[in-house]
Amino acid sequence: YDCENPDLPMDNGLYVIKNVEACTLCSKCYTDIDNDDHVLATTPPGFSIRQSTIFNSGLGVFAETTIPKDTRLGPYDGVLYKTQLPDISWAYTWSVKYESGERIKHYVDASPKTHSSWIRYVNCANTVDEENLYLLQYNYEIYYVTYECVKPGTELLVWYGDSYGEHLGLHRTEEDYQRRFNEPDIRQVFVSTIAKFPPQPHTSKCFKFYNMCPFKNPPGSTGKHTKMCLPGKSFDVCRYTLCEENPCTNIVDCRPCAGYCFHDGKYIQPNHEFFKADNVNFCLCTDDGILKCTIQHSSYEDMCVY
Ligand SMILES: C[S@@+](CC[C@H](N)C(=O)[O-])C[C@H]1O[C@@H](n2cnc3c(N)ncnc32)[C@H](O)[C@@H]1O
Repeated sequence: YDCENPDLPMDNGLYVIKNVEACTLCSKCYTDIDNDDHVLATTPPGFSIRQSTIFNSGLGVFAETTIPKDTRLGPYDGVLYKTQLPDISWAYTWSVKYESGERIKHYVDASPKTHSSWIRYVNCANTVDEENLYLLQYNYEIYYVTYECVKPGTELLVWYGDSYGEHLGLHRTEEDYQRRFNEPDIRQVFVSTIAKFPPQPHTSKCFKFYNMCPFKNPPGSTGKHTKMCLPGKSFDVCRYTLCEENPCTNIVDCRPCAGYCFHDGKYIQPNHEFFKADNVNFCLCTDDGILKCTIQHSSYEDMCVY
Protein backbone atom coordinates (compact mmCIF):
# COMPACT_ATOMS: atom_id res chain seq x y z
CA TYR A 1 0.00 0.00 0.00
CA ASP A 2 0.94 3.57 -0.43
CA CYS A 3 1.10 5.33 2.93
CA GLU A 4 -0.22 8.55 1.45
CA ASN A 5 -2.96 7.17 -0.81
CA PRO A 6 -3.70 3.66 0.34
CA ASP A 7 -6.20 1.74 -1.70
CA LEU A 8 -8.03 0.35 1.31
CA PRO A 9 -11.66 0.41 2.41
CA MET A 10 -12.52 2.80 5.23
CA ASP A 11 -14.81 2.53 8.21
CA ASN A 12 -15.41 5.31 10.70
CA GLY A 13 -12.31 7.24 9.65
CA LEU A 14 -9.94 4.24 9.67
CA TYR A 15 -8.52 2.11 6.90
CA VAL A 16 -9.62 -1.47 7.31
CA ILE A 17 -7.67 -4.70 6.83
CA LYS A 18 -9.93 -7.53 7.86
CA ASN A 19 -9.05 -11.02 9.00
CA VAL A 20 -9.20 -13.51 6.14
CA GLU A 21 -12.10 -15.91 6.51
CA ALA A 22 -10.66 -19.29 7.39
CA CYS A 23 -12.42 -20.81 4.42
CA THR A 24 -11.27 -18.61 1.56
CA LEU A 25 -12.48 -20.16 -1.67
CA CYS A 26 -16.10 -20.92 -2.31
CA SER A 27 -15.20 -24.15 -3.97
CA LYS A 28 -13.16 -25.12 -0.93
CA CYS A 29 -15.76 -24.79 1.73
CA TYR A 30 -14.63 -28.18 2.89
CA THR A 31 -11.58 -26.64 4.56
CA ASP A 32 -11.29 -28.04 8.04
CA ILE A 33 -11.79 -24.83 9.96
CA ASP A 34 -11.34 -26.70 13.16
CA ASN A 35 -7.69 -27.49 12.87
CA ASP A 36 -4.86 -25.52 14.40
CA ASP A 37 -3.97 -23.82 11.14
CA HIS A 38 -7.19 -21.85 11.40
CA VAL A 39 -5.45 -18.96 13.09
CA LEU A 40 -2.72 -18.70 10.44
CA ALA A 41 -5.29 -18.94 7.68
CA THR A 42 -6.87 -15.71 9.01
CA THR A 43 -3.67 -13.70 8.31
CA PRO A 44 -4.28 -11.12 5.56
CA PRO A 45 -1.78 -10.67 2.72
CA GLY A 46 1.05 -8.32 3.66
CA PHE A 47 1.67 -9.78 7.13
CA SER A 48 3.57 -12.75 8.48
CA ILE A 49 3.71 -14.65 11.74
CA ARG A 50 7.27 -15.57 12.65
CA GLN A 51 9.84 -15.57 15.44
CA SER A 52 9.55 -12.31 17.36
CA THR A 53 12.40 -9.81 17.61
CA ILE A 54 11.76 -9.80 21.37
CA PHE A 55 13.98 -12.31 23.14
CA ASN A 56 12.16 -15.41 24.38
CA SER A 57 8.71 -14.17 23.50
CA GLY A 58 7.69 -16.76 20.90
CA LEU A 59 6.06 -15.75 17.67
CA GLY A 60 5.18 -12.24 16.60
CA VAL A 61 3.39 -10.44 13.77
CA PHE A 62 5.35 -8.59 11.08
CA ALA A 63 4.28 -6.19 8.38
CA GLU A 64 5.71 -7.46 5.10
CA THR A 65 4.41 -4.50 3.17
CA THR A 66 3.82 -0.83 3.99
CA ILE A 67 0.83 -0.40 6.28
CA PRO A 68 -0.64 3.12 6.44
CA LYS A 69 -1.22 5.05 9.63
CA ASP A 70 -4.76 4.64 11.03
CA THR A 71 -5.28 1.12 9.70
CA ARG A 72 -7.58 -1.08 11.74
CA LEU A 73 -6.55 -4.74 12.02
CA GLY A 74 -8.71 -7.55 13.31
CA PRO A 75 -10.99 -8.21 15.03
CA TYR A 76 -9.30 -10.06 17.86
CA ASP A 77 -11.35 -13.25 17.72
CA GLY A 78 -11.66 -15.66 20.58
CA VAL A 79 -14.00 -17.42 22.92
CA LEU A 80 -16.21 -15.05 24.89
CA TYR A 81 -16.67 -15.42 28.62
CA LYS A 82 -18.94 -13.41 30.82
CA THR A 83 -16.79 -13.87 33.86
CA GLN A 84 -13.11 -14.46 34.13
CA LEU A 85 -13.11 -18.15 34.88
CA PRO A 86 -10.05 -19.56 36.59
CA ASP A 87 -9.15 -21.73 33.61
CA ILE A 88 -9.12 -18.87 31.11
CA SER A 89 -5.67 -18.44 29.75
CA TRP A 90 -5.27 -14.76 30.58
CA ALA A 91 -2.16 -14.60 28.39
CA TYR A 92 -4.38 -14.22 25.33
CA THR A 93 -7.34 -12.49 26.96
CA TRP A 94 -8.61 -8.95 26.48
CA SER A 95 -11.52 -7.54 28.40
CA VAL A 96 -14.33 -5.87 26.50
CA LYS A 97 -15.84 -3.02 28.45
CA TYR A 98 -19.11 -1.14 28.56
CA GLU A 99 -19.03 2.34 27.12
CA SER A 100 -18.00 3.96 30.37
CA GLY A 101 -14.71 2.10 29.89
CA GLU A 102 -14.79 0.73 33.42
CA ARG A 103 -17.27 -2.11 33.79
CA ILE A 104 -16.29 -5.32 31.99
CA LYS A 105 -18.85 -6.71 29.57
CA HIS A 106 -17.04 -9.90 28.73
CA TYR A 107 -13.63 -11.39 28.11
CA VAL A 108 -12.32 -12.56 24.77
CA ASP A 109 -9.85 -15.38 25.09
CA ALA A 110 -7.77 -16.08 21.98
CA SER A 111 -5.90 -19.06 23.39
CA PRO A 112 -7.96 -21.67 21.49
CA LYS A 113 -6.45 -21.46 18.03
CA THR A 114 -9.62 -22.77 16.46
CA HIS A 115 -11.46 -19.64 17.54
CA SER A 116 -8.80 -16.97 17.27
CA SER A 117 -7.36 -14.72 14.60
CA TRP A 118 -3.82 -13.84 13.59
CA ILE A 119 -3.57 -10.73 15.79
CA ARG A 120 -3.40 -13.02 18.83
CA TYR A 121 0.32 -13.18 17.95
CA VAL A 122 0.96 -9.45 18.39
CA ASN A 123 3.46 -9.01 21.22
CA CYS A 124 3.80 -6.32 23.85
CA ALA A 125 6.17 -3.45 23.08
CA ASN A 126 9.14 -3.26 25.48
CA THR A 127 9.41 0.51 25.08
CA VAL A 128 7.02 3.26 24.13
CA ASP A 129 9.11 4.00 21.04
CA GLU A 130 8.47 0.50 19.71
CA GLU A 131 4.68 0.80 20.01
CA ASN A 132 3.13 1.04 16.58
CA LEU A 133 -0.41 -0.10 17.42
CA TYR A 134 -3.06 0.98 19.84
CA LEU A 135 -6.06 -0.97 21.01
CA LEU A 136 -9.49 -0.01 19.75
CA GLN A 137 -12.69 -1.44 21.13
CA TYR A 138 -15.27 -0.92 18.43
CA ASN A 139 -18.80 -2.31 18.62
CA TYR A 140 -17.70 -4.52 21.49
CA GLU A 141 -14.90 -6.06 19.50
CA ILE A 142 -11.17 -5.55 19.96
CA TYR A 143 -9.00 -4.28 17.09
CA TYR A 144 -5.46 -2.99 16.78
CA VAL A 145 -4.86 0.27 14.90
CA THR A 146 -1.57 1.56 13.49
CA TYR A 147 -0.29 4.80 15.03
CA GLU A 148 1.97 5.48 12.11
CA CYS A 149 2.98 4.28 8.68
CA VAL A 150 4.57 0.86 9.31
CA LYS A 151 7.50 -0.12 7.08
CA PRO A 152 7.96 -3.64 5.68
CA GLY A 153 9.87 -5.95 8.03
CA THR A 154 8.65 -4.15 11.18
CA GLU A 155 7.22 -6.19 14.03
CA LEU A 156 3.77 -5.00 15.13
CA LEU A 157 3.72 -4.19 18.83
CA VAL A 158 1.04 -2.95 21.17
CA TRP A 159 1.00 -2.01 24.87
CA TYR A 160 -0.83 -4.77 26.77
CA GLY A 161 -1.76 -2.45 29.64
CA ASP A 162 -0.17 -1.71 32.99
CA SER A 163 -0.91 -4.93 34.86
CA TYR A 164 0.02 -7.27 32.00
CA GLY A 165 3.08 -5.10 31.34
CA GLU A 166 4.03 -5.41 35.01
CA HIS A 167 3.83 -9.19 34.70
CA LEU A 168 6.26 -9.04 31.77
CA GLY A 169 8.57 -6.80 33.81
CA LEU A 170 7.65 -3.73 31.73
CA HIS A 171 6.63 -0.30 32.96
CA ARG A 172 5.07 2.58 31.14
CA THR A 173 3.88 5.94 32.37
CA GLU A 174 1.56 8.52 30.92
CA GLU A 175 4.60 10.78 30.49
CA ASP A 176 6.33 8.15 28.31
CA TYR A 177 3.37 8.27 26.03
CA GLN A 178 3.20 12.05 25.97
CA ARG A 179 6.92 12.33 25.27
CA ARG A 180 6.53 10.19 22.20
CA PHE A 181 3.21 11.35 20.83
CA ASN A 182 2.84 14.78 22.35
CA GLU A 183 -0.85 14.21 23.02
CA PRO A 184 -3.10 12.65 25.68
CA ASP A 185 -2.84 8.88 26.02
CA ILE A 186 -5.09 7.09 23.52
CA ARG A 187 -3.69 3.63 23.96
CA GLN A 188 -7.11 2.17 24.60
CA VAL A 189 -10.03 3.69 22.71
CA PHE A 190 -13.66 2.72 23.09
CA VAL A 191 -16.17 3.34 20.35
CA SER A 192 -19.64 1.92 20.24
CA THR A 193 -21.62 2.67 17.16
CA ILE A 194 -24.25 -0.01 17.55
CA ALA A 195 -26.85 2.43 18.81
CA LYS A 196 -25.97 5.04 16.21
CA PHE A 197 -26.33 2.79 13.17
CA PRO A 198 -29.25 0.44 13.64
CA PRO A 199 -29.37 -2.40 11.16
CA GLN A 200 -31.36 -1.82 8.00
CA PRO A 201 -33.69 -4.42 6.54
CA HIS A 202 -32.15 -6.21 3.60
CA THR A 203 -32.57 -4.48 0.25
CA SER A 204 -31.26 -5.47 -3.14
CA LYS A 205 -28.66 -2.72 -2.85
CA CYS A 206 -27.08 -4.30 0.15
CA PHE A 207 -24.81 -7.07 -1.01
CA LYS A 208 -24.20 -10.02 1.20
CA PHE A 209 -21.05 -12.01 0.93
CA TYR A 210 -19.78 -15.19 2.38
CA ASN A 211 -16.13 -15.96 1.74
CA MET A 212 -16.08 -13.40 -1.04
CA CYS A 213 -19.05 -14.97 -2.83
CA PRO A 214 -22.33 -13.12 -3.02
CA PHE A 215 -25.29 -15.14 -1.90
CA LYS A 216 -26.91 -16.68 -4.90
CA ASN A 217 -30.38 -16.61 -3.47
CA PRO A 218 -31.59 -13.43 -1.86
CA PRO A 219 -32.00 -13.97 1.83
CA GLY A 220 -35.44 -14.55 3.14
CA SER A 221 -36.74 -15.99 -0.13
CA THR A 222 -37.67 -19.27 1.50
CA GLY A 223 -39.18 -17.52 4.48
CA LYS A 224 -37.04 -19.63 6.74
CA HIS A 225 -34.60 -17.00 7.79
CA THR A 226 -34.24 -13.27 7.86
CA LYS A 227 -31.03 -11.42 7.28
CA MET A 228 -30.25 -7.89 8.28
CA CYS A 229 -27.59 -5.61 6.88
CA LEU A 230 -25.28 -4.25 9.49
CA PRO A 231 -23.00 -1.24 9.08
CA GLY A 232 -20.25 -2.00 6.61
CA LYS A 233 -22.56 -4.29 4.63
CA SER A 234 -21.76 -7.24 6.81
CA PHE A 235 -24.60 -9.58 7.41
CA ASP A 236 -26.26 -11.33 10.23
CA VAL A 237 -28.54 -14.29 10.14
CA CYS A 238 -31.22 -13.28 12.53
CA ARG A 239 -33.50 -16.21 12.27
CA TYR A 240 -32.15 -19.50 11.09
CA THR A 241 -34.09 -22.54 11.95
CA LEU A 242 -32.76 -25.40 9.90
CA CYS A 243 -29.31 -25.38 8.45
CA GLU A 244 -30.21 -26.46 4.97
CA GLU A 245 -28.41 -24.22 2.61
CA ASN A 246 -24.73 -23.48 2.30
CA PRO A 247 -24.71 -19.90 1.06
CA CYS A 248 -21.43 -20.50 -0.78
CA THR A 249 -22.46 -23.44 -2.85
CA ASN A 250 -26.21 -23.60 -2.39
CA ILE A 251 -25.71 -27.24 -1.50
CA VAL A 252 -28.56 -28.37 0.65
CA ASP A 253 -27.27 -29.66 3.97
CA CYS A 254 -24.13 -27.93 5.07
CA ARG A 255 -22.81 -30.78 7.17
CA PRO A 256 -19.83 -31.40 4.88
CA CYS A 257 -18.94 -27.76 5.38
CA ALA A 258 -17.35 -28.40 8.73
CA GLY A 259 -20.33 -27.12 10.62
CA TYR A 260 -24.03 -27.29 11.04
CA CYS A 261 -25.55 -23.98 11.97
CA PHE A 262 -24.58 -20.71 10.38
CA HIS A 263 -24.49 -17.49 12.32
CA ASP A 264 -22.84 -14.14 11.83
CA GLY A 265 -20.78 -15.30 8.88
CA LYS A 266 -19.43 -18.38 10.59
CA TYR A 267 -20.31 -22.01 10.82
CA ILE A 268 -20.98 -23.19 14.32
CA GLN A 269 -19.88 -26.63 15.36
CA PRO A 270 -22.53 -29.00 16.70
CA ASN A 271 -23.18 -28.72 20.42
CA HIS A 272 -21.19 -25.52 20.51
CA GLU A 273 -22.63 -22.86 22.76
CA PHE A 274 -21.73 -19.24 22.12
CA PHE A 275 -22.77 -15.77 23.13
CA LYS A 276 -24.53 -13.68 20.58
CA ALA A 277 -23.15 -10.29 19.64
CA ASP A 278 -25.31 -8.68 22.31
CA ASN A 279 -23.62 -10.93 24.86
CA VAL A 280 -26.90 -11.33 26.68
CA ASN A 281 -28.35 -14.17 24.71
CA PHE A 282 -26.55 -17.34 23.93
CA CYS A 283 -27.15 -19.98 21.30
CA LEU A 284 -26.51 -23.65 20.99
CA CYS A 285 -26.11 -25.40 17.69
CA THR A 286 -27.81 -28.75 18.17
CA ASP A 287 -26.73 -32.00 16.58
CA ASP A 288 -29.49 -31.83 14.03
CA GLY A 289 -28.49 -28.38 12.85
CA ILE A 290 -30.94 -26.26 14.79
CA LEU A 291 -29.67 -23.06 16.31
CA LYS A 292 -31.40 -22.54 19.63
CA CYS A 293 -31.00 -19.12 21.18
CA THR A 294 -32.29 -17.41 24.24
CA ILE A 295 -34.35 -14.28 23.66
CA GLN A 296 -33.54 -11.93 26.49
CA HIS A 297 -33.03 -8.95 24.29
CA SER A 298 -31.15 -5.86 25.21
CA SER A 299 -29.80 -4.44 22.00
CA TYR A 300 -30.33 -4.20 18.27
CA GLU A 301 -30.70 -7.93 18.15
CA ASP A 302 -34.19 -7.28 19.51
CA MET A 303 -35.05 -7.36 15.88
CA CYS A 304 -34.07 -10.99 15.56
CA VAL A 305 -36.89 -13.30 16.51
CA TYR A 306 -36.44 -17.01 16.95
C1 LIG B 1 -0.89 -12.66 23.21
S1 LIG B 1 0.54 -13.66 23.33
C2 LIG B 1 1.51 -13.06 22.01
C3 LIG B 1 1.94 -14.16 21.07
C4 LIG B 1 3.02 -15.05 21.59
N1 LIG B 1 4.32 -14.45 21.38
C5 LIG B 1 2.97 -16.42 20.94
O1 LIG B 1 3.97 -16.89 20.36
O2 LIG B 1 1.91 -17.08 21.00
C6 LIG B 1 1.26 -13.04 24.80
C7 LIG B 1 2.49 -13.76 25.26
O3 LIG B 1 3.61 -13.45 24.41
C8 LIG B 1 4.79 -13.26 25.18
N2 LIG B 1 5.19 -11.84 25.09
C9 LIG B 1 4.53 -10.86 24.47
N3 LIG B 1 5.20 -9.69 24.56
C10 LIG B 1 6.32 -9.94 25.27
C11 LIG B 1 7.42 -9.14 25.72
N4 LIG B 1 7.51 -7.87 25.45
N5 LIG B 1 8.40 -9.75 26.44
C12 LIG B 1 8.33 -11.08 26.71
N6 LIG B 1 7.32 -11.88 26.32
C13 LIG B 1 6.33 -11.33 25.62
C14 LIG B 1 4.42 -13.61 26.60
O4 LIG B 1 4.68 -14.98 26.79
C15 LIG B 1 2.92 -13.33 26.64
O5 LIG B 1 2.27 -14.06 27.65
